[in-house]
Amino acid sequence: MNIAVVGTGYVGLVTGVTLSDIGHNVTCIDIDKEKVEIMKKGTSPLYEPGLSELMNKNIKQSRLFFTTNHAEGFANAEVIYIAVGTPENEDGSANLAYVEQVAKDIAQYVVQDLIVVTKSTVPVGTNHKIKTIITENLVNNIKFEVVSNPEFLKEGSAIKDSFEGDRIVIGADSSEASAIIEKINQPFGVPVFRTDVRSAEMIKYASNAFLATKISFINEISNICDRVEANVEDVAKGMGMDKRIGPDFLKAGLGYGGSCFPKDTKALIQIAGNVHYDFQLLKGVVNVNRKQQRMIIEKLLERMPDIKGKRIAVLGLSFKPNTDDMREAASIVVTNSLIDRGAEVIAYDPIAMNNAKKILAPEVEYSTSVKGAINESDAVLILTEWDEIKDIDLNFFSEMKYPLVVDGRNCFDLETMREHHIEYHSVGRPSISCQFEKTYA
Ligand SMILES: NC(=O)c1ccc[n+]([C@@H]2O[C@H](COP(=O)([O-])OP(=O)(O)OC[C@H]3O[C@@H](n4cnc5c(N)ncnc54)[C@H](O)[C@@H]3O)[C@@H](O)[C@H]2O)c1
Ligand SMILES: O=c1ccn([C@@H]2O[C@H](COP(=O)(O)OP(=O)(O)O[C@H]3O[C@H](CO)[C@@H](O)[C@H](O)[C@H]3O)[C@@H](O)[C@H]2O)c(=O)[nH]1
Repeated sequence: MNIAVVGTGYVGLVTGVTLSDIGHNVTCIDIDKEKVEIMKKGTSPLYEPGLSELMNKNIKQSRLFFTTNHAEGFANAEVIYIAVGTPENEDGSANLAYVEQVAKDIAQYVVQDLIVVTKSTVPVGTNHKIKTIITENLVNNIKFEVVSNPEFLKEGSAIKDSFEGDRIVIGADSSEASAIIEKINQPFGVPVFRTDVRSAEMIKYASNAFLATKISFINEISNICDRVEANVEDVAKGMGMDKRIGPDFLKAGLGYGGSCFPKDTKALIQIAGNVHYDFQLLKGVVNVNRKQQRMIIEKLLERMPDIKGKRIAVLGLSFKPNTDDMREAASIVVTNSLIDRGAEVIAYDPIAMNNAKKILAPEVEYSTSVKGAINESDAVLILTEWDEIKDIDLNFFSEMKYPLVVDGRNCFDLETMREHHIEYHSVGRPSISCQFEKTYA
């Protein structure tokens, strides 16, 4: 099939690269000239394990192309995927400006019958709106169908998720269009679930909201564990052994960040509100998450009530490991709060520091190594569970004047920290107290 993919963020680029890898001819279109130039050379503009290799392979085999020109990209397209952003409006609703612009671009430039597939996460009813926009603006006399095909990939494991996903959801009003999209995806070997357009749109929001609910739930349990001296990791393990609950997404920590859960939970609250339904449970999930990101500061202040002038090392800045994405990362809230309280912040991340520099407060200093960040710091905060941080030489902590580590991601074994004489506070697990009996005030 000849396919065009509009938008080359995570979703568009991974969609384009993987569709070309299973044998389709794919042209990826983006309005960002600089990005397109980089991609033409086979370089991924985002950090994603395995993506550059797969890009290069398919560029070399002349199955994958990049352009800024919609007319050129659409010239032979039998299917066009929409994969542009749907960011958050100020009121939490999804901003559909980019999607609507692509619908207008399609109406203007398509020259043959085709299927339009929406990969972007869009509120229920948007695909019908896309159909209306294209119909009202069509320049050439062609026939088209619109199909919803929400994306479920996770950043950091996007390629694996494409080839080993749990399901591909295809929502269509036309069974013919649905069958064509199923056939396109067949080589992935992932189970396909076919439904109507509105249900497919809802499946995406409901899935993200449910996963976010699991995370906020276990975070609430972890806060209770802290107070009753239970261990949330064992609690999650014991819960997850029940097949009805399942072990995934029960990792307590600093709450969820990233480009999807924060905006999609708020958008679903808006979608419900638009039909006069008060989604109380999801509002609770969002509020719990907001509080959870600040929990690490509270734990630090319990041991070090005055952090003014103190040097605090912050390890891990991206919203989760294996990505350089800083969108809605806990590090934004945490470093701002440290700086507001007059602390000096020395930060380290294996991959995300360039992106962090564009987003975090200018007062944040950066170290080129974990050791450099810890060196001479008064306390260490851990915000992202990168392997490099989990594998740290614990003597780096022991060598601090008073080794105080507050870990928002439970990176270390309690017994090992005790053996190394490190004062260690983590999430929903008993604290390892300080051998020096020191108060840091
Ligand atoms: N990031 C994820 O992990 C993920 C996973 C599943 C679903 N989603 C959803 O997929 C959508 C895309 O997310 P993302 O993070 O990949 O997006 P992004 O915002 O990172 O990138 C969007 C890209 O689209 C380009 N663009 C905007 N308007 C354009 C136009 N008219 N023509 C061509 N290009 C245009 C931008 O230049 C940008 O490169 C969102 O709706 C998101 O909610 C994202
Ligand atoms: O048990 C867990 C699992 C995740 N998280 C946090 O939740 C956030 C999101 O993590 P993850 O879901 O792995 O990353 P995303 O790349 O944002 O992927 C989510 O959002 C995408 C965009 O919609 C969906 O496609 C994916 O299915 C969905 O998992 C991160 O801050 C994680 O630290 C936890 O705190 N505990």
